[in-house]
Amino acid sequence: MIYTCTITPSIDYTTYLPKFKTGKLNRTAEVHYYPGGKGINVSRVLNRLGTASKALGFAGGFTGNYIEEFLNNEGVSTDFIETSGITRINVKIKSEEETELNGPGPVLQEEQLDKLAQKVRSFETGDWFVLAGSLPASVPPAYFLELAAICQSKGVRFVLDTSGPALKELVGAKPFLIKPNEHELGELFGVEITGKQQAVSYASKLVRSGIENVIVSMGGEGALLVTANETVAAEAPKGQVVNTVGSGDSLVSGFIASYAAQADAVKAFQYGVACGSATAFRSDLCEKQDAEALLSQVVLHPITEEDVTT
Ligand SMILES: Nc1ncnc2c1ncn2[C@@H]1O[C@H](COP(=O)(O)OP(=O)(O)O)[C@@H](O)[C@H]1O
Ligand SMILES: O=P(O)(O)OC[C@H]1O[C@](O)(COP(=O)(O)O)[C@@H](O)[C@@H]1O
Repeated sequence: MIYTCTITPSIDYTTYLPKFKTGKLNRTAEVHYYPGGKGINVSRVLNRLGTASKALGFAGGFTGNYIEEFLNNEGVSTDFIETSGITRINVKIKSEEETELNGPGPVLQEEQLDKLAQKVRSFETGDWFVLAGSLPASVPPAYFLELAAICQSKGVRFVLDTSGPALKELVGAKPFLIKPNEHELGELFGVEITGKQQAVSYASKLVRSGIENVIVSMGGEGALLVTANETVAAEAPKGQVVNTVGSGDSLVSGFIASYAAQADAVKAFQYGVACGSATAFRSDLCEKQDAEALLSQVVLHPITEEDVTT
């Protein structure tokens, strides 16, 4: 089974308006209330790709109920631990630019964290654990390192898609896959990444440290895959961008769905990039047919060591 885990879910209140003026009253005609948070998006896309998963994490209040109901109606199986606080609402304003306002994560009690650890202990060899999204600073990194260690000891593939200090702490757990975007990769090393060659050289450092697959996503510029055997750049398909929220999560989903079926990292990467772009070209997350229609436009370019050192 593929388990996704969203410690900090959200409802993504997504609104479209031609011009957004800060400090003024803006009236909008189109709003959507999508369940969000990175692990939840991964589960939603996996479901659309025909791959079963179970969404774990913490949810509470009327927003938590909405998220659970929405996911179940879509056919996504959930097993959230209830919080007393209300799950956050993240605001996504789609205008000439994309503006996002993400709320804080939940305050979690020790017994709630124990419940999640208990679920992780019940995983079986061959399962996946996708820990995605922001991790509250109030939960010590040692807790997540322990979850990663449980996965490792059981032969469960650990996928990590987070940012900031949590990413720094958890890369040491040698996940099977991480997918920072170029800013998150730069943040991890305390540098600003300004091009593909630089991104490859930092991603290679992570692979040398023991991470099996490092994907660096670069929005409309595509993405890079670095493994111990291969380094590949993918061009992103061109199209009319509608809403890029969830594109990174869709890339992760496409990779996992394909890798779980064929165990081929390069093919999985290509499929993932197609899913990421298919999501960028629509309001909600991609459907399987959107991604498959774009697959041939995801052109791959192998990168050699010389390309990086010159
Ligand atoms: N403007 C765009 N045009 C085409 N594809 C895009 C665009 N923005 C994102 N994507 C696709 O989604 C993937 C992930 O996007 P990115 O913005 O890098 O992730 P994140 O949302 O995690 O920051 C990219 O690798 C690409 O395939
Ligand atoms: O947990 P964070 O870092 O605040 O991010 C949560 C947000 O990220 C998303 O999961 C989208 O992520 P990506 O655009 O990186 O794929 C939204 O649904 C959600 O509002």
